[in-house]
Amino acid sequence: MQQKKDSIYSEYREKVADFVFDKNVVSVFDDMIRRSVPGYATVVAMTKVFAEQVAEDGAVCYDLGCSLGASAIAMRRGLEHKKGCKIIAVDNSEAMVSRCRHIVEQDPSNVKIDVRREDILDTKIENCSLCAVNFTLQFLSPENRDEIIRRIASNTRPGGMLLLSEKICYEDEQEQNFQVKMHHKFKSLNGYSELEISQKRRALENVLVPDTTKKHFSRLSEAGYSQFYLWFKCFNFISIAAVK
Ligand SMILES: C[S@@+](CC[C@H](N)C(=O)[O-])C[C@H]1O[C@@H](n2cnc3c(N)ncnc32)[C@H](O)[C@@H]1O
Ligand SMILES: O=C(O)C(=O)C[C@]1(C(=O)O)C=C[C@@H](O)C=C1
Repeated sequence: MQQKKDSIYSEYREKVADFVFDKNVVSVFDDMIRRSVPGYATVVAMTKVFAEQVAEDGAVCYDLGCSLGASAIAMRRGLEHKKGCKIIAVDNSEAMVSRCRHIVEQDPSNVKIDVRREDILDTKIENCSLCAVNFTLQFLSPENRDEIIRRIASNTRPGGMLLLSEKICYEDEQEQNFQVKMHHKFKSLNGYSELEISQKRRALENVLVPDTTKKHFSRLSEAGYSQFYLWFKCFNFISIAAVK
């Protein structure tokens, strides 16, 4: 994916507005997420492995909060040797969806990806074998998180899987400070200035509200997942595989 370098927060701003997935963010999104989320490329690439493992012929899979379709495309790679599978990829940002459709069209495959502009709170989940929710639940208001996870779980086939990747926070203040410091160091070594890091942090403050790993586990358990495993972790970012 050929994209512009992210310099959105490089100039000093008197007032930093709340972060939104608008045209400007979409135009640099691939570069932004790779330089901001430690392990992003690994988490996305492994979607193929999980898809190959859990999906059978005719499987219906979901990528909720698909952005530019990176997870859906990795998922597609794991479904290519099965028959009649399809992926439903959902995002509520018009700018994301229109670029995502273009990217998906450029990716030849026999696995259909249906890209929908929709709020994931309105997405009908049916007969789900694999659902990826990568770095998206964190943007939903806390009261909607239980509901969406419950809905995914109750419409997932026995043995089906949810891949949930998130930025997290820690109950222990010392650990919270340590992990955030390491995350900021990671961003700084990826070329972001102190100004960029602090302005983006302010922009995300009221928009991205992380949960603890414990909270994610209790939500998954209450939703009806029988197994949930922390399969990836780097600083304050995790990915969980939850099996129904
Ligand atoms: C950090 S990005 C996700 C990255 C993507 N999953 C990937 O692996 O590249 C979060 C995405 O969630 C979308 N989003 C946030 N809230 C949403 C909602 N309620 N319904 C649908 N999409 C939503 C945003 O538009 C954005 O594209
Ligand atoms: O830059 C940060 O600090 C982040 O939290 C990264 C993060 C995310 O986790 O979704 C935030 C917004 C953009 O979508 C890309 C990445």
